[in-house]
Order: sequence, then structure tokens, then C-alpha cells
Amino acid sequence: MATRLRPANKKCTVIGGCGFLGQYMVERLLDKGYTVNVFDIRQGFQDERVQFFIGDLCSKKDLLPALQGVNVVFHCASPDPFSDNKELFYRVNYTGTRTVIESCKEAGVQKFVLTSSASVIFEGKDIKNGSEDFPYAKHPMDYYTESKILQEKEVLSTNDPENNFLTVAIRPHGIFGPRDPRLVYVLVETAKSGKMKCMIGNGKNLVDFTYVENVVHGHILAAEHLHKDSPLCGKAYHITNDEPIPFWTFLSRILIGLNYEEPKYHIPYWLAYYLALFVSLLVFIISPFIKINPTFTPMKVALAGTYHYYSCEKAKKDMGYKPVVSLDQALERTIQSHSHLRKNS
Ligand SMILES: NC(=O)C1=CN([C@@H]2O[C@H](COP(=O)(O)OP(=O)(O)OC[C@H]3O[C@@H](n4cnc5c(N)ncnc54)[C@H](O)[C@@H]3O)[C@@H](O)[C@H]2O)C=CC1
Ligand SMILES: CC(C)CCC[C@@H](C)[C@H]1CC[C@H]2C3=C(CC[C@]12C)[C@@]1(C)CCC(=O)C[C@@H]1CC3
Repeated sequence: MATRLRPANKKCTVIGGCGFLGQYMVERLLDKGYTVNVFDIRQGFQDERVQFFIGDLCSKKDLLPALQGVNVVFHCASPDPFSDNKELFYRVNYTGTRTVIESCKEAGVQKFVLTSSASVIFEGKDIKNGSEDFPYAKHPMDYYTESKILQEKEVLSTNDPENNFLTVAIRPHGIFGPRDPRLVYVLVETAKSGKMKCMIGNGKNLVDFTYVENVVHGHILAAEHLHKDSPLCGKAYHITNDEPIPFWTFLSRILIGLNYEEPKYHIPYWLAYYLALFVSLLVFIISPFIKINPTFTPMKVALAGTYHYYSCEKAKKDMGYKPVVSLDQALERTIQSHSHLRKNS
């Protein structure tokens, strides 16, 4: 049997490779002829073409074996955005990412692609066609976002062409698709519990939801366009579906596709926001005695009730990015793949 030769500059490690985005990254990289290592704290799937390294990214000792002979590292690991654990976000996303960078430098990795988030510029106020020139949020809405800002700043500031270490950050927003462990499940659970009756605000607020394969495409293009003299060095890029959609229309299309009722009533944005603030305050006061993770936080209300869509013109210009799957196709595939959650009529 002929052995397929894999060029040395196509060896990569996907940190967080067992997660939702990470596994799609792995599959596409294999299709494109890369040799792929996965580093994750848990083993989420099996694939004989992949070498798995199970460990904590906060540990250099765990990381180093996964980085030997590797050119490109994709860092898409993070704690769950809704885990509400300030210490964990800081330790994994900030100091952990510093450890990852140090380990990459020590192992001679040349390119580092971070999965950041478009939320790093979101403060709960409308953003329409936001560009990468917008400043980081001065008052991030939760610890997750705060840690993603620290993480992105750290990664971009360590770009060092002189020493052959190049970095770039990809900022997706609202990743969705088949195998997503979060979005559709939360929606269906909320609908089943009868809490999906009201839209927050007037229902017209446009947002970006980005199909997972487009996010993967943006990451791989970034790695392939990251060279010493390229404009990508030390920069952040929004990657979206380039088709902003009203937040509640997006959710309704999934709900209707799975035979659930769409929300019909409206509650004013300010009312929902202050209610969520009040609940957060109560949760904080009782937190020494009881731990509660509220469904509606000010961040979730802001995500559901404001405009926040981002321009991906810079990615189009600098790396030839163009979404590979349209929003219609993406919704169809996502609904189809979640047919086990369909409500029987
Ligand atoms: N899901 C979304 O809508 C968005 C996600 N992002 C970012 O995309 C990235 C991937 O997100 P998802 O795939 O949705 O998350 P996910 O939770 O499915 O995957 C994250 C992976 O990181 C691993 N991980 C967590 N802590 C680790 C540690 N200490 N050491 C090693 N591995 C660890 C987890 O085991 C998991 O497999 C994250 O950086 C997230 O911040 C950005 C924008 C939107
Ligand atoms: C119950 C409903 C009102 C809301 C259900 C949908 C939500 C689960 C998702 C809608 C927008 C999503 C989103 C994220 C997580 C899932 C949603 C809130 C992120 C917070 C994930 C991490 C990020 O970096 C930013 C994302 C923004 C959009």
C-alpha cells in the first residue's frame, strides 16, 4: 500500500480538539492532509488518524509532548462560557494560555491561531457591523468575556516575527451546527419548560450566528496566510456567516423546524435587563449559602435583545475568506441533525 507523504509544515496540534469546534477543526485538517495531534483535558472521540494527548493546558509538562515537531497550534479550548467560575476562566483562559504560548515557543512551534470571540468588544450596547478597530469592552459583561479579552491581548502581543513565532486571533460569534452541545439543547429545554413564550425587545435586533464549518474555514485560512510579512501577524479577525439575522427569527426557525412553537409575545428590553440584574444580585447575596446558576443573566438578556453583528471585510481582504455554507443550508443541516429532539405532534 502506498504511504501518503505528509509535508512537515502541515503538522498541527488542536488544543481543545475534543470540543464542538475542535472536532470539526480536526476533521477538516485531516481532509486537507495535515497530521493532527489533539490536546484536551478529556477524550471526546476516537480516530486512529489522530494522536491524542490528554492533559490540562495549564501544565507545561502535559503540553510539551503534544507540541513536538508541530508547526501550527490551534488553541480552541475554554471552560464553558456559562460556568460562572471566575477563578477557572482566569486560570485556563489567561494564565493557561500564557503557559501554552511558552510551551509552543519552547517546542519551536511557528504559528499560533487563537479562537477568540467577537464578544471581546461587546458591552451590552448595540454593535452594527462592528469592525476589528472597535476597542475592547471596558466593562465586559461576564468573567468569561473578561478572560477572553486578557487571552486575546496576551496572544496578539506575543507575535514575534524576529524569533519566528507568529500569532493571529479569530473572533467567531454564535457558533452553531450539528453536534453542538449547547444552543439547540438550551432552546428545546426552554421551549419544553414553557419558558419560550416571550421575545426580549421588539424582535428586530440583528445578530451573527456562524456555522461551525465557516469558523473552521476562517481558522485554516488564517494559519495558511500567516507568514512573516503578512498583515495577519498579531491581528484579530472577525469570522461570521456574513448574513446577520434577527436573533428571534434565528431561534424561531430552529424551534419551528423541530415542531415547537415560536415565541409570540414581547417584553421590553429594559424590563428583562433589570430583572436579570436583580436576579444576579440575589444570587450573589445568597451565594455563600446556596449555589444557583440562573437561566437569565444580564449577559444572556443583552445577547438576546441587542444588535450585535460584525464585519468580516478584513478577513475577506487579508485572507480571501468567504463563508462556505450559507445560513439557509446551515440551519437546514442543524435542524436535520437534531431530529431526535423533534416534538411529536
Ligand atoms: N460556542 C460559541 O458560540 C463560541 C465559542 N467561542 C470560542 O470557541 C472555542 C471553542 O468553543 P466550543 O467548541 O463551543 O467549546 P467546547 O466546550 O465544546 O470545547 C472546549 C474544549 O476545551 C477543552 N478544555 C477546557 N478546559 C481545558 C483545559 N484546562 N485543558 C485542556 N482542554 C480543556 C474541553 O474539554 C473542550 O473539549 C472557545 O475558545 C470559545 O471561547 C467563541 C465564540 C463563540
Ligand atoms: C433561551 C434562549 C433565550 C437563548 C438560547 C440560545 C443561546 C443558548 C445562544 C444564543 C447566542 C449564543 C451565544 C453564546 C452561547 C450560546 C448563546 C447564548 C456565546 C456566549 C458563547 C461564547 C462566546 O464567545 C460568545 C457567544 C455569543 C452568542
